[in-house]
Amino acid sequence: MRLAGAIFSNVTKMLDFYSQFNPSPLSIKQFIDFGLNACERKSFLFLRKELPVRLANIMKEIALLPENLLRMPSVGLVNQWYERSFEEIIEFEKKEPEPPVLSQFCERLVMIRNRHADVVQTMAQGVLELKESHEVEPGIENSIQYFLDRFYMSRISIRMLINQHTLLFGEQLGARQASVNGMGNGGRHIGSIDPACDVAAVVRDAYENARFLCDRYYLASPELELLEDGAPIDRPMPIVYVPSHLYHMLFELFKNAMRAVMETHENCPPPIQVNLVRGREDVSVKMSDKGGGIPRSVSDLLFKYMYSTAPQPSKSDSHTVPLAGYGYGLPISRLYARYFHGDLVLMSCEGFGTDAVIYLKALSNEANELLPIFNRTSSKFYRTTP
Ligand SMILES: O=C(O)CCCOc1c(F)cc(-c2c(C(=O)NCc3ccc(C(=O)O)cc3)noc2-c2cc(Cl)c(O)cc2O)cc1F
Repeated sequence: MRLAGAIFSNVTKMLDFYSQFNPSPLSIKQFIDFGLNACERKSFLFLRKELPVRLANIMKEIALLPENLLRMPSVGLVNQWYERSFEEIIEFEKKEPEPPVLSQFCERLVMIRNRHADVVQTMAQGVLELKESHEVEPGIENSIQYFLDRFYMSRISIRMLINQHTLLFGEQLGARQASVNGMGNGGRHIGSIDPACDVAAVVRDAYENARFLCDRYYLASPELELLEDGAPIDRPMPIVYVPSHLYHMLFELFKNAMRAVMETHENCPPPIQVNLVRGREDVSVKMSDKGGGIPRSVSDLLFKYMYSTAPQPSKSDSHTVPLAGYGYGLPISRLYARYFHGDLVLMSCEGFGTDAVIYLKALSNEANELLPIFNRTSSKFYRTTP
């Protein structure tokens, strides 16, 4: 057999092997407990199996995609990135967990993370190519929605594992001692997790950044009213969470709320209210605006990848780009909320305004990763969707 053929069949065999295993979900508590006395060797031994398992599971689903989506050039490109990254990680399968191999592994993870940086936009481009090819069969929208939710959730989980390992053991300036003696970031982050993440501070941060864009585009912006249990907040609200995930969700919701408010109020825009509530099970972050709201038929569409895939507004003059513009911001923000068993829900009252609620798990041992698992059921979904 020619070398290329041999390599191909070997990768296929390895894909079949690793896709037999189910991904192993970790809880935020497990990430924290491991990170408090982190051992690079144990992390390496776990990841050199778990990363190929998670990659293989989602690659099997990519292979099941409707033919005409799989044929799109951008989807082919993403597939190549996944195949390449899968091959690069299984090279470590038989290597001894000694220092030179450990640092090579870390470098390899950084390369893989960089290779996959534009996967979201590239897949969106693939959906656009499909829409423009006019080969969208009925029912394909459901398959695409089902697949992309699982595909982007898988990607969030793989990047979480890579970030934890490279932040705890990577060679970034000061990273090593930062994780050992708790220096950097006020001495408490465990990789990308902050055991005392102040929700109020992240809300203010996301608000200020969205407000900057709003002021630049509308020359005005709504005020923020930040409450806890309905009363003005006067203390932090610490939770164990990944600040960058929480920020991503809040920034997206603030952009949408500001756009609705500014589009319906020439002057004196009503404030956006954010109410934080810590229950026994849930921490709830409710963002309420008086931006006129949307009909139920439209609010469902906002989470649809096919609906929100449209040619990007010209980025020529950034001042002309609308505040929110057909990104995948909302569906991906909901995936970040669901990733650790939370949720993001929209409740709009057409003619008045919109409430958006981010639910987070109050207890870190209940904040388990929610991982897509490739199995007969999911594969059936692709064949029999009406
Ligand atoms: O950039 C992205 O990825 C997201 C792009 C998304 O862009 C949107 C956007 F920012 C805001 C709105 C919007 C409107 C609106 O626009 N109301 C006016 C209209 C009334 C009727 C109809 C209709 O019948 O079709 C349409 C709009 N009202 O409330 C919201 C609203 C939406 C969300 Cl998700 C939120 O968290 C807060 C909100 O206040 C709609 C968007 F679509």
